[in-house]
Amino acid sequence: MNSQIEKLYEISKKENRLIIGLMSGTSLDGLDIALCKIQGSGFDTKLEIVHFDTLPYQDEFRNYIRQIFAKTEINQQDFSGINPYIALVHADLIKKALTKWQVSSDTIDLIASHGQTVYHAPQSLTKNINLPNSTLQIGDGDHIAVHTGIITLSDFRQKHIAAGGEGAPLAAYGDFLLFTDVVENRILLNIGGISNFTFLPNKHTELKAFATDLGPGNTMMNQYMFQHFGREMDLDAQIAMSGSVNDVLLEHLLQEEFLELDFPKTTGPELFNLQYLKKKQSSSNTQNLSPADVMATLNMFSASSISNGIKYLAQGLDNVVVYISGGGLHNPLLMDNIAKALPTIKVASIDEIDMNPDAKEACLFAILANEAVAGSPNNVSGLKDSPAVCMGKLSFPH
Ligand SMILES: Nc1ncnc2c1ncn2[C@@H]1O[C@H](COP(=O)(O)OP(=O)(O)OP(=O)(O)O)[C@@H](O)[C@H]1O
Ligand SMILES: CC(=O)N[C@H]1[C@@H]2OC[C@@H](O2)[C@@H](O)[C@@H]1O[C@H](C)C(=O)O
Repeated sequence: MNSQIEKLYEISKKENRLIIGLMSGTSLDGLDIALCKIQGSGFDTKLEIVHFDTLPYQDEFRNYIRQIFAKTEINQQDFSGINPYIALVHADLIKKALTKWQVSSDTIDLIASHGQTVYHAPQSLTKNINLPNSTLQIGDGDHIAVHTGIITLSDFRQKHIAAGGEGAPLAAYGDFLLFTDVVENRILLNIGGISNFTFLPNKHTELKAFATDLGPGNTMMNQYMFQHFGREMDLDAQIAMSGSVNDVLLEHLLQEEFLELDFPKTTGPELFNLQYLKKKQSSSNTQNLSPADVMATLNMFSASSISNGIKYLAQGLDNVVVYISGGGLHNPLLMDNIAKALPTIKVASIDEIDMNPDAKEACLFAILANEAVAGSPNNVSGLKDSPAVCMGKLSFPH
């Protein structure tokens, strides 16, 4: 037997696995690296975060990604090179993290690499029925495996699409296994570039768990901050807090077909971007707003699209608690706007149920890898609108 297959077989039989989960999101701040100790599989899964860090990207990295991210026209030669380039940067960051934590790479069982999303194209967005749903994450898994010496699973989203999904959100799988509760009807809201939630009905109802995107999270605010202030984000909402919401622009921003579609649905910065803002400013005749007022309005736009989705889901349900993760949790105005729009629903950080809000997405990919080697599609057959599959492609170091 190939020794790598034998090693994988041994890993699949272990009581505990050490898995590095990686997430590189749309905000391009850095690579989230979660070293997880995972016991069991399915509903018996127990996850402990042994170490977590976000290691920052350099400007060169950000610039390469910006050349291609969510763009319909790109330079193919550069694109071809950026795929292994990302993987090499990620492998280097993993090695740096292991050195910092004083952990030997020999002790790590698997890497679960999300890669960098460069384009998300469900048919609902492209309106092209001749081409299937598609999504593209790059940062080649073979390069990561060879350069770290660790068996790597990557490119998780393709199986989801092959089996009938849109390739996102995948959070449902890990959320379902880790956080389903006996009494609470939980909404696990993640506010990254795009906002999405997983609905986890309590174990006694007939309802089924599912996940969906909601609309913009931080992405439009970040893009506007970069264009008008040369900054990566509106740190602590300082700019948005100095402006006022323009109700006419807000109303126009909220007029979008995607926001009216039934759950589940997925989207990306391919739709929610500065061109979208420009179009809405022009239709609402609000081109002359100050940048601070635009930021206040964008902040409220994200909060409204999130709270509208939650209100729609929560109607008629008791004991609903929203647990928030992702960078949006650190934006005080966004949190305030969401809480004010949901006066009758308990809203808390996911910290309250023992998960680090910044590490959650990276951990969820570690769970997917764990299921791929030691679980079964049956473990996730209770999810609504998500195919019961194990995901991730395998790369051996040699
Ligand atoms: N102190 C802060 N003040 C305001 N916004 C913040 C703060 N800290 C983080 N954010 C926002 O959170 C973003 C990072 O969030 P996160 O890391 O969850 O996104 P991501 O992983 O890139 O996105 P995605 O989930 O879409 O892949 C930042 O770009 C910023 O917009
Ligand atoms: C295509 C893609 O990368 N989608 C991301 C993005 O970031 C948030 C939202 O849009 C979500 O659909 C997804 O990520 C999370 C981890 C998911 O799949 O659940």
